[in-house]
Amino acid sequence: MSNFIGNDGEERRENARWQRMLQWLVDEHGMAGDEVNLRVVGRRAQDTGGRGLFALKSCQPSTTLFTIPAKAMITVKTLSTIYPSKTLQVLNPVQLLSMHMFLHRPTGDEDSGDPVFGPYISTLPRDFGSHPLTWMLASTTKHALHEVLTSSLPPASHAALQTIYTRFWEDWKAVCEYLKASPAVVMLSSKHDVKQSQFDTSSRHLQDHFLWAWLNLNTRCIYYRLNVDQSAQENMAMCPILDFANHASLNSHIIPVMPNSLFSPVPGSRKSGKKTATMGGDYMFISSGRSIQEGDELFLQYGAHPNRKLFIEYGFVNVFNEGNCLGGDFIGEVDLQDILEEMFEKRGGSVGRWMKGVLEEEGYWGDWTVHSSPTPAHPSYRLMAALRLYHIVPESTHSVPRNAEELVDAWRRVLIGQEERVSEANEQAWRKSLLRICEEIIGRANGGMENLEGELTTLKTKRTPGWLDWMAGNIQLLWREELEVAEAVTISVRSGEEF
Ligand SMILES: C[S@@+](CC[C@H](N)C(=O)[O-])C[C@H]1O[C@@H](n2cnc3c(N)ncnc32)[C@H](O)[C@@H]1O
Repeated sequence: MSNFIGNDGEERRENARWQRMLQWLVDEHGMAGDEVNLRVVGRRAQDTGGRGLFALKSCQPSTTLFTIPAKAMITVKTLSTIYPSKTLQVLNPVQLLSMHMFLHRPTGDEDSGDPVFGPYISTLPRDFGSHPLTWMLASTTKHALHEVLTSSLPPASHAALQTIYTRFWEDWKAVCEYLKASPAVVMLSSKHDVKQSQFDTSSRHLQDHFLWAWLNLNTRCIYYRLNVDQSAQENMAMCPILDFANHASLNSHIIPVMPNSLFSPVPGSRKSGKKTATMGGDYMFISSGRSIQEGDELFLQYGAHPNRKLFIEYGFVNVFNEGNCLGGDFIGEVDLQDILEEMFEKRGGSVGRWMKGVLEEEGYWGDWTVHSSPTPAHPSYRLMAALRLYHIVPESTHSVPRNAEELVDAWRRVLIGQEERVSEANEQAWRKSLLRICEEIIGRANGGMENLEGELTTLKTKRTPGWLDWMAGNIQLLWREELEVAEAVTISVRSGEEF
């Protein structure tokens, strides 16, 4: 979904859908919708993405903003009353929730025909044309614009896009197979075209419906505890009203209050004292520790995600002004997976493989980053560990040394804090490597920004979507972040900072 502001007619339709959803929440689910219990409104946001959530009245810190009844949320629990129990064994929670929205995607400007969640599903964004995953799927059909955009991404963002593309396909295949084998479930769909389908995964039309559903889930679901196991996959909900809240990186105005987690005894196990948890329940959202003024946009912090994750998963980035990353005022991060992998690959065969094996064994393979903040700009501990190992033998060494175990032990002693460094020479060598890596990042970031600018000039001779400038600006910012973080780390290394 883009933050390209739609026309007045669109805005009127969106407001009407919001009103119908409120009516449904109050009439069918008993939500308290008076001005004391519902203190927010969803409407167009000028500065952030599409629509946002705004305060209807000023309020004190820690005021209840709204409470969503448990049965008004789309969850594994509420869907379990609609689908055969077998469904929950075949599909994982992401697949199940996406499938439900897929079966009831609104057609054009119409409302969703879902008899259970229709008024809520009708408020979901209709268009995800600006989302990178849409570009990735479309670029397989050689759409010039989409190809240009996906190939203009910094390597780590491109790799992250590949990963969500794979996730999407796995989920799509699972849902397609399940529906092919479950005609009775297909008949629950409120969509004529879906009911007539053969469920071929390569159908562009069906893929488009599923992409819409999957992206809605991916960009809008919230953690909601349904399982005693805090990390269980089913702990998620599509939650009306809350899902209008846009992200802010520093302050969350909205605090989710986990529903009652009452622990009750497992039947027949009183003596053993074994307990089970009754999870779920109405979901309350309160304001944070500062007061809110009427008309303020209320933000939610989606998580402390780096920009590449926000971009690939949610389709936007945290904006910063030129120089903010360099100066440490913005928390910038660069992922160096591709550069480091290449470095280890280029070490003569057996040495590279040996080092990779050691890093994997010790849990230090991958997730190598540099950061602009907190200052001084610095490499992550994992990156320092990998670079120290890289330089445990001179770069000219092409075979695994006889005293390999001894060398790795010296490296391990640094890892566990027994020693500060492997050796002075090792310390000098990895710092020098880091400077070389930063130089490479700076070079390719400058190239990436220039290249995108050139491509856009060519593209703009054709008809382009309204979100293009905004998303191109976001990609430029991803590159600028890489550039400034690398510059800042270079300054730190040159000035002899200890990390
Ligand atoms: C949970 S929804 C928020 C409501 C959404 N803006 C809407 O119109 O329905 C998440 C989506 O909103 C947009 N978004 C959220 N926070 C944003 C921000 N700070 N800047 C730009 N877009 C944002 C992104 O498109 C994201 O995928």
